[in-house]
Amino acid sequence: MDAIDAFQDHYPDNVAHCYGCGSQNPHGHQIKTVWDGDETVTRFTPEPYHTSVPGYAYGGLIASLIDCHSTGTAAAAMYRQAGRDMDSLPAFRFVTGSLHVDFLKPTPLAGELVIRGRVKEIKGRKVVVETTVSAGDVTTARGEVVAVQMPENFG
Ligand SMILES: CCCCCCCCCCCCCC(=O)SCCNC(=O)CCNC(=O)[C@H](O)C(C)(C)COP(=O)(O)OP(=O)(O)OC[C@H]1O[C@@H](n2cnc3c(N)ncnc32)[C@H](O)[C@@H]1OP(=O)(O)O
Repeated sequence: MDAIDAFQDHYPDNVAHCYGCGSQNPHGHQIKTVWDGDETVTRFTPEPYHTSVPGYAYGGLIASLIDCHSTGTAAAAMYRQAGRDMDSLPAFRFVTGSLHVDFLKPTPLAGELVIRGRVKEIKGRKVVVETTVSAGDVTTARGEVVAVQMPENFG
């Protein structure tokens, strides 16, 4: 695949170890998210070991894709609203305050999933993101994430 300039490529190395989105985690999903107009999109192809019921994807995988797609979307939306480049300082880094997932249909383990996000609200340090997961033309899951700007004293 050609190199893409994904949101996650702008996370500094010291916060790039997240299992879902960190480029520095060799065991993780290493998702890559980009703008598509006012929406954001991540493309991810599950592996056979992501199985729940044979032939279908594990719900925890779906939830983690929605989670990290949405926190990345939150960060990118804040930079876009401020008219700032994603490498500029001070950094907007988001963690998950709340993750809600509705599993609408079984998600097949056969090919690429398309994860799409839309910003529902930006208020102060909080961004609410609605995200869907689709296999072909079937939407198999829908999520809502409340992403909150990471406090200085996180932990
Ligand atoms: C993995 C970590 C590395 C980080 C790297 C970063 C870059 C990579 C990204 C990787 C990330 C990958 C993803 C991961 O895996 S991130 C890992 C999983 N998440 C966490 O560990 C987060 C743990 N929680 C906290 O640190 C705090 O509770 C946070 C920071 C979330 C909020 O505590 P804080 O004291 O700072 O916030 P506030 O009270 O001033 O509230 C502010 C606003 O937010 C609203 N709100 C708050 N909580 C909730 C909730 N549960 N539901 C609904 N809304 C909530 C609140 O109502 C208010 O809105 P409003 O009332 O004004 O409208």
